[in-house]
Formats: sequence, structure tokens, C-alpha cells
Amino acid sequence: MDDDVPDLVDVREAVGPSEASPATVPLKKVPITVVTEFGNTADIEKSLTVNQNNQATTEWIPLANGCICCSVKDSGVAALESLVERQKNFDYILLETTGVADPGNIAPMFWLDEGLGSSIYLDGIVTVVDAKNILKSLDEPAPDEVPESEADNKMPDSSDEHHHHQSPLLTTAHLQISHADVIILNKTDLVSDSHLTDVRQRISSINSLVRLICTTRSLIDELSGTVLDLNAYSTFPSTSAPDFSSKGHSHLDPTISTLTLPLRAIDPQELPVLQEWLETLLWEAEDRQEGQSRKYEIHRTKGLIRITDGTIRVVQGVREIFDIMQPPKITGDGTGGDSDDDSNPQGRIVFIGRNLDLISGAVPMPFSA
Ligand SMILES: Nc1nc2c(ncn2[C@@H]2O[C@H](COP(=O)(O)OP(=O)(O)OP(=O)(O)O)[C@@H](O)[C@H]2O)c(=O)[nH]1
Repeated sequence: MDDDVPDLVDVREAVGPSEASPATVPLKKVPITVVTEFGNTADIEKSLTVNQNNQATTEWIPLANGCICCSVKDSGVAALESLVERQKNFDYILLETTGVADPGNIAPMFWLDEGLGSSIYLDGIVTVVDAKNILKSLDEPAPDEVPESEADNKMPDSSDEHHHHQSPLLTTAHLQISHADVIILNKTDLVSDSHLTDVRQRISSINSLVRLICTTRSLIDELSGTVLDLNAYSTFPSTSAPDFSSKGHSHLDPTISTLTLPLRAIDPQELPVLQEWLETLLWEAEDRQEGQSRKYEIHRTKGLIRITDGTIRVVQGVREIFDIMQPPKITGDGTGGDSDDDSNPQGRIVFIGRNLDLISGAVPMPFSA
């Protein structure tokens, strides 16, 4: 998908030198936050441009097979690694996509296996949402806003008009909200309080785990934890918006919802069973597409697992890839650190995606609380 090709911006230009992470603390790896903003339909670029101290460096991405989606996957990471290695003083990378990008295609590129020894790591996805226009974008997408993945996901029997019309439309705005770890809800000065409440509820019904920050002119007080230093792919979020859809569907948004499954504490020996359950759930959803009139689709998975020995594990996943990991020791609020305590919320696993009400019937959860 051509539109997924990102521009790169060094955070020191984006936010000003005083606000960036302190340069005195050398980072072993450079974190990346992916920023998506719906509605920006900039021209397609097949290059990565990095701005640092007003010096722009461009890495061109070779287009093997003419398919930018396949080509950018490895060469985009390689281009970034090469930049980080050549200019060793990067603190952070903000990767701004075009407005019609599907973060579900981009996040897996940068969420790299530890064993690969990459010099970069994915820190999180931030989506900027226009409070005035978002409901319209979710309800009445223009034809060119319908992402390619929607076309891919049409039922095999898509000649059957009934099926196609029954399936609620998945828009780019849905995808950018469902994959977001943080949403900057901007232009709040242009809407009434009741409109803002409707927007907040709609967003929370799609993605109950997202951290929602209301802004005017995208101004935020504290960058750390909002745009930078998110640790969104290594910890479980401390935010807990109301769960509108514990059954896997929501009346507020028929297309995408959040499903929360409470988990009992599990024995360390049972972790492989959890792993197998997730494999079945996430991998077979892909396989099941053929011949099915309805299928579920998981965009994002996050879990907090309480282990009977007092430790915790975090589950993180985007589309079909996932990891069960020990969280880094970074917070005292139960979202980081590797030991359990009373402040930890109940163990649970959370899925964000489509038709999630089908999950429990398809692959029953073995550790229900
Ligand atoms: N009233 C109000 N106007 C805003 C706000 N944020 C941006 N604008 C204005 O809205 C107009 C369009 O800005 P954006 O929506 O950021 O435009 P964009 O298409 O995303 O632009 P790019 O960032 O270049 O992609 C500009 O005139 C901005 O000054 C806000 O919070 N409130």
C-alpha cells in the first residue's frame, strides 16, 4: 500500500531541543513512536527523510518487485538502522505516516525480535484525531478513505450483496484508533462539551485501553508518557477507560470494539498453554478466512498475567504477532516491574478488533477468572 510510506522526523526538530529526552543519557536503543494523523493525504513518498539540526538526510527505499508495502518492510528498518548507526546521537525517532496509513502494516515492521539486535525499537503508536470531524470520518468515509485491507477482507463470497452490506465498514479512522496507544484528541475548542463526550465515548468503545489526551492546537504539557517514552510494547497500560464492549461488540461502534477477558492467576508451568491458546487465536483467525462468512480480526492484543509465584507477565501483540514477556522495571503503578503487588489490577487479556464476540466460541479461553 503506497500510502503507508512514512516520513521521518527527528523529535528534536518536532518538539524543540529543551523538550526532547536529555541527550546526556545515552540510550542503548533508539525508541520509535509512530504518529498517524487521519485526513492528511500528502503525496506518496518513497523515501525516508530525517531532519536533525535543520539538516535533512534522505534515505531512498528500493522498490523490489515494485511493491512498496513489501519493499519498505525490511529496507525501511535497514534505512533507519543505518541512519542511527551513522549519526550516533539520536535520542528518539518520531515517524509520521501519511494520513491514510494503516498502522497495522507499519507497527509489525518496527516491532523487532530482541534476537535481531536492532539499534531501534518500537515504543508506541500515537494517533492525532480531529474532534470536529472524526465521527463523520468513522460513519461516512469517502471512497478513497476505505483502506486496502478492507478490500482484502471482503468475504470470499463478496458477490453476495447481503454479506457485504451486513459487514460494517472499516475505515482508516477505525484502524488508526484501534492500533493507537495514545490518542491526541485535537481541535476540542471547536466542539461543544456534549459533542466531545460523544467523541470520547466512541473512541473508548473502539479502543478501551487507549490513553486519550484532549488538546487544542495539539499542545500537550508533558511529552514523556504522552508521545515519548510510552513503553507501549513492553508494559500493560495503566489507563482504564470504561469497557463498553465486554461481550466483544459495542452499540456505539459496530465495526471495532475492545474485548476484555479476566484471567485467573496462572502457574508458570501453564505459560506454554497460554502461548498455544494465543497462537491458535491469532494465527488461525488468518487461516480461517477462506470459506467463512464471518470471521474475527484482532488488531491489537495487550495482557497482564498474574503468575502464582508472585511475578507478572505482559502480553503484547499487533495483528498476528505477539510476545509474552517480563515487563521492564520502570513504574511503581503495577504496569512495569516484574513482581506482583496489591496495586496490580486483576490479570486480564484485552483484544481490540472486529467481530470479537466470535472469539470465545472459536477458541475458548483456558484460564478464565
Ligand atoms: N481552532 C483550532 N484550529 C486548529 C487546531 N489545530 C490546528 N488548527 C488549525 O487547523 C488548520 C488545519 O490544520 P491541521 O488540521 O493540523 O492540518 P493538517 O492537514 O493536518 O496539516 P499537516 O499537519 O500539514 O498535515 C490550520 O489552520 C490550523 O491552524 C485546534 O486545536 N483548534
